[in-house]
Amino acid sequence: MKAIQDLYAAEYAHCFGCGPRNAGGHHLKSYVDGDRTIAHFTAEACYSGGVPNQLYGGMIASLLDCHGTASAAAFLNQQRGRTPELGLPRCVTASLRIDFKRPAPLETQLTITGALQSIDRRKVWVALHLHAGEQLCATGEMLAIELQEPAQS
Ligand SMILES: CCCCCCCCCCCC(=O)SCCNC(=O)CCNC(=O)[C@H](O)C(C)(C)COP(=O)(O)OP(=O)(O)OC[C@H]1O[C@@H](n2cnc3c(N)ncnc32)[C@H](O)[C@@H]1OP(=O)(O)O
Repeated sequence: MKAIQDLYAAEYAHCFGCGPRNAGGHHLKSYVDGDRTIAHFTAEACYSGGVPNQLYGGMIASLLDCHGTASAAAFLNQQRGRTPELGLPRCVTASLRIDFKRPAPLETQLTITGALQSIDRRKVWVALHLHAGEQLCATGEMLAIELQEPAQS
């Protein structure tokens, strides 16, 4: 199965967190998994938050950011009855609230999931969770907005 990010058009594929065309980026891959979305990521030791074996919060935000916008694009497509292979809406983060519940470990596989909360035209609200094994480390609430096509001149 292709990752949602692997279906982004070339001009939208350079995101630092998840763009397949960004050679120096993190290449997060998000997948549709039934009625939710899922991604896995293992952070290298250099992404320390300063406390031993504690992941930097900015990296957690990055993971939720990229997984959330990918999820929003997939959920919009599902609502419209389209398959991703026909193209994805272009969604960006308008707001992202994060609660850091427990330290997320380094060099350990993390699981990020997304669930649709609601859709109102271009606005998509996504609930996000980041786990290390059974441990819930962070939750997020995202409002993603579908970019409008540029006006034709
Ligand atoms: C192929 C896939 C590729 C996808 C490629 C994606 C790559 C991955 C991206 C990773 C995620 C990122 O880091 S993205 C980068 C970080 N995000 C950004 O830079 C976004 C910067 N902001 C913007 O560009 C803009 O504010 C937009 C596009 C989000 C919205 O601007 P707009 O298009 O002019 O729309 P606007 O009229 O302002 O707002 C539309 C509706 O949303 C509401 N709204 C707007 N912002 C907010 C907000 N913060 N909180 C609440 N509500 C808001 C408005 O009230 C309005 O509601 P109503 O009146 O309609 O009810």
